[in-house]
Amino acid sequence: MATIIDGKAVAFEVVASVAKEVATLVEQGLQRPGLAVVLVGDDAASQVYVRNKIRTSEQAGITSIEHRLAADVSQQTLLTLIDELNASDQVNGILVQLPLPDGLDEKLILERISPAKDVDGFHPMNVGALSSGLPSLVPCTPQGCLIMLQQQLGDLSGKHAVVVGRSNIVGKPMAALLLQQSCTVTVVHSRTKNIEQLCAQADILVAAVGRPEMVKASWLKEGAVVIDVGINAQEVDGKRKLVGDVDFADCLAKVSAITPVPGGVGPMTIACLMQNTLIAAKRQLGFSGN
Ligand SMILES: Nc1nc2c(c(=O)[nH]1)N[C@@H](CN(C=O)c1ccc(C(=O)N[C@@H](CCC(=O)O)C(=O)O)cc1)CN2
Repeated sequence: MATIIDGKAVAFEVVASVAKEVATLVEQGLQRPGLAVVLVGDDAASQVYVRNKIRTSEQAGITSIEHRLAADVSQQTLLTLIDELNASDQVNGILVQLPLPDGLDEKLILERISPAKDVDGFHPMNVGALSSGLPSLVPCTPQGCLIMLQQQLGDLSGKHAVVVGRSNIVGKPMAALLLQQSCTVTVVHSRTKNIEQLCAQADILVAAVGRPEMVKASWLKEGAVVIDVGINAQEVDGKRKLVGDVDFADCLAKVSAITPVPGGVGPMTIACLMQNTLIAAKRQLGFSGN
């Protein structure tokens, strides 16, 4: 019988452990960690994610500072806000919710965030540090996937992991993290010729392509552990339904463990944002290590 990995429950544990450490910092008279959340425009899904980030910050004891800007805000106004947040003693972590509206240069904006406060781990300095195995702030979604994989499998060394997708936010950092854990890593993408045969070699399969139910049972090795990062909204009988990049019903009988959508990777993304905010705050306070 396959295990359905309960991302909500794991996320709850992660947030509880962050909350405990934050409480200890505050008891010691140190400043409560602060997270600045910047939302530009009115994308409906982004509004939900930002609301959840602010609610989870409260649960973790982290002060959140929300900045909502109109979709037609100028690039300069947004860059000036980031400069102010970089300079603020009250702010330990900064995130700019993606995607940004058309007309804003995402690369330029993400590069303006101080690497020390880049709790999304998207700044090139953090990307470089991760791929070199140096201390860094690690992107939240792949970090969440790694925590669930380690809980499920323990030591990942020697496992063959196939990452489906090569985005900067998930695919590439996921591959770097798995390599750090001594996995044999294959990254497949839209131009890969024999995706199904490569996936069939995977002990671990992480799907992050944004294509509804693309991965089928016939692609999988018996007993694989499958992490589904996809969140694709569909309309079924007039109701909004979320499906992943993995055909969950088809794959369930073949896998040893699998994450559901919703309730798998999504909650872990937000929990790891709390973890990163705590790590950033502690480093700014002069603590060494994590
Ligand atoms: N600055 C960032 N922007 C974006 C990131 C990111 O990590 N940093 N990731 C995604 C969106 N995202 C977080 O921002 C995110 C997506 C989904 C979930 C989640 O909990 N999903 C639920 C379902 C929620 C629903 O009903 O829609 C689930 O899977 O159970 C959390 C965070 C892109 N942008």
